[in-house]
Order: sequence, then C-alpha cells, then structure tokens
Amino acid sequence: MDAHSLKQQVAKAALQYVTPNTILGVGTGSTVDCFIDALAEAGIALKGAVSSSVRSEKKLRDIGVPIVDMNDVTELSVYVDGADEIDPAYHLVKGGGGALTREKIVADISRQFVCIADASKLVDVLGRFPLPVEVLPMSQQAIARKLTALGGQVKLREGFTTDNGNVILDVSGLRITDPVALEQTINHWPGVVTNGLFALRKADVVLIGSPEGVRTLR
Ligand SMILES: O=C(CO)[C@H](O)[C@H](O)COP(=O)(O)O
Repeated sequence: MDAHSLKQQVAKAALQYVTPNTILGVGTGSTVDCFIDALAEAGIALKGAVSSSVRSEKKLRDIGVPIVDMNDVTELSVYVDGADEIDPAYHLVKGGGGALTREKIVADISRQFVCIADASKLVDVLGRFPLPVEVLPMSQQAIARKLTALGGQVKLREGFTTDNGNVILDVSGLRITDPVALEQTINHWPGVVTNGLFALRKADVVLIGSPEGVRTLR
C-alpha cells in the first residue's frame, strides 16, 4: 500500500466521528485533504466547518461546506487533524504545513481531537521531526538564539509566511522527553506565537493507517 492510499484509508475511518449537520473542526495537511475528499465522497452534509488554514478553507468551500468564523462558536464536538509525530502518550508534533497556531486554537475549543496519520508518524520520543515554532518576524533572531541554547539546530523556513503573517523556525536535534514542559517553556518567550508541541492539549483518539488496516489508539 503506498503512502497516499494509507492516508485515504485512515481519512475514511475518521468519518465515523463526524455527525451530520453539525459544525466540524478541520485541520490541515495532505491527510486532512484526503479526509475532506472522503467527506465529499460520502456525501455527509455539514452545517459548517471551522478550519485551521486558508488552504483547508478553500478545499472545504469547494465541496460545499460553509466556513464558520471561530468567533461565532463556543465549542466544537470534534476536530480532525493530522500530525508529524505521535508519541506513546499521544503527545504530538504538528506544524509541518505551517498551520500550528490555528490548529492549536481550534483543537483547544474541541471536545474530541481525532488525529489521523499513518504508522510512519509513531515515535517513542518526539524530536525526530524538526519542531516548528511560529514567531513574530522581529523576534526571529532572539528566539533562534534561545532555541539553539536548548540544544537545537534552528533553521528559518525560507520563503514561508504563516496565515497569521509570521515566520517559522524549524528546530531539529531535540530529544523531547518532557513535551509538556518544553511546550510551556518555549511558549513563554516573548515573540513566540506558539510551538508545534501538542502536549498540553493532546489527541484524544489516534487513528493509524497501516497495510494491516486502521488501528484506533485512545
Ligand atoms: O500539522 C500539520 C500542518 O500544520 C499537519 O497536520 C502535519 O504536518 C501532517 O501533515 P500530513 O498529513 O501532510 O502528513
């Protein structure tokens, strides 16, 4: 089974968490693209969606799902999104697509975060995938120095601006044994918008696609 088929398989499995005629939280990435395709294929009618990126908003509109402003909802029952890494406690690294801040905001107001990914995303310890950190452009150098002092190698994501008008620093070489502490530490630095650790608000359900079928971890 190729990588795209695994994404399609796990995306389809996430449909069981979708209640028709409700407002759904929808994340960003190639697995979420497959999920939006699966929604269209299954003909599930939604009242609307709160989405974590301009990219997903466009794709949702194209299949006829109305986009709902985050300020017009108090809570979502379900948020479906992908991840770049998942540890055994369902802490995540996200932000490979650069949508980490909006993803964190939407996940935070959702009762259930359903994470969809293929088995290659499972790790024992987070840190194999470079940790994305969204920063205000004026603080780029100051934050890069602090991240380097933590032991990471810091690289500016060249030519990329987030949907919020900021830049992303990708930090490789970290071995993240205490994701909650690291998430809090980095987020306290002035100039950081947020980092890609989803440890304080982690996934509630993880669906893993593999050639043997979809596994549900909760
Ligand atoms: O966090 C994300 C975007 O900011 C994505 O969920 C993450 O990068 C996984 O993407 P993909 O499904 O393409 O592997």
